[in-house]
Amino acid sequence: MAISLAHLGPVGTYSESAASAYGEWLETNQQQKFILCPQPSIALALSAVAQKKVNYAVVPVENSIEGTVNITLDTLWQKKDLKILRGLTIPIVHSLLSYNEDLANIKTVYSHPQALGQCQEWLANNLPQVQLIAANSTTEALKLLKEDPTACAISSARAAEIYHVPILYSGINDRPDNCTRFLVIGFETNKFGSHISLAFGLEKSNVPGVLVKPLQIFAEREINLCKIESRPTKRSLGEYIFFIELEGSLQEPKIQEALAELKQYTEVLSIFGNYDSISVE
Ligand SMILES: O=C(O)C(=O)Cc1ccccc1
Repeated sequence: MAISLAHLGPVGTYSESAASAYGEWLETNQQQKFILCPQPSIALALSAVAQKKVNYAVVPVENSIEGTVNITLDTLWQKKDLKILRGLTIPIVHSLLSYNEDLANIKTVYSHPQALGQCQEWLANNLPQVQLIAANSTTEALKLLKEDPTACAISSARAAEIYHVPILYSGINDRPDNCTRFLVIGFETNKFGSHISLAFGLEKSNVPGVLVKPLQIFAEREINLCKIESRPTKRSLGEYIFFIELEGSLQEPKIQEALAELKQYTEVLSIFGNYDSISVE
C-alpha cells in the first residue's frame, strides 16, 4: 500500500515540494510508493496524522530567516503521541507574482506569513506602501489574485508555472541561502538517529538560574545542543516550555544518563524522536 503524506496545500506549496522529496526518498530507499494529501493548513495536516487518516505529515518547523513555525512545536507538545521520524531541509526561493505588471499599481501582497517574513526587507524597500495580507499558504495566495487586479503574491517559480501567473521578480527573499527545515511526523518511535528533539516544562520557570541545571546536564557530558527555543505554556504569562534539539542517539549511554537526570529536574519531559535528516539541493 502507498504511504500517504499530508502537507499544507493546495498543489504547488513549498510543503508539497518537501513532501514529494520525502516520498521520493521512500521510493529510492524503502521501495515504498507514496501519495500526497494536501490539507488547508499546517494544523490540519498534523490533525490528519494524529487522527490516523494518513501515515505521515510533512510540516515546516524552522526557516533560516524567519525562525520557528510555532504551530508545529505547539502541536508536538500538545499531542504527545506524535513523533518526529525524519528532518528534511529544502532551499526556498521566493518570487513576486501578479497579473498586473506595474508595481506602481500594486496595493496588496498576499502570502503565507512565513513567506511575508522572509521577504520583509525586499517588501519594505520595493513596495513600502502596500498592505500585507496573510494567506493559508503561498498557493492559496495565488487563488486570491484572481479576485484582485491590484494585488500580487509571494510564491515559488514552480507555483507560477502550475497556476499560470506571471513572475515580476525572482529571488526576493532577504537572504540568498534561504532554507526551511521540515519534519516528517508519525507515530513510530525511532531509537537511533543523529539528532534528538525534546521539550520540558519546569515547575517554576520564572526564577533566576532555573535553566542552568538542565543545560549543565548536557554540557558536562559534551552533548552538543543545536537548538533551544521557548514557547509559552499558555497557562499564564511568563511560564514557558523549553524545546531542545541535540546531537546524539538514544542508544548512547551518556544520552540515556543525561535524559534520566533531566527527568528529575522537569515537571514534564517529552521526547519527540531520534532521527536522521535529508538535505535537498
Ligand atoms: O505556503 C507554503 O508554500 C508553505 O509550504 C509554507 C511555507 C512558506 C514559506 C516557506 C516555507 C514554507
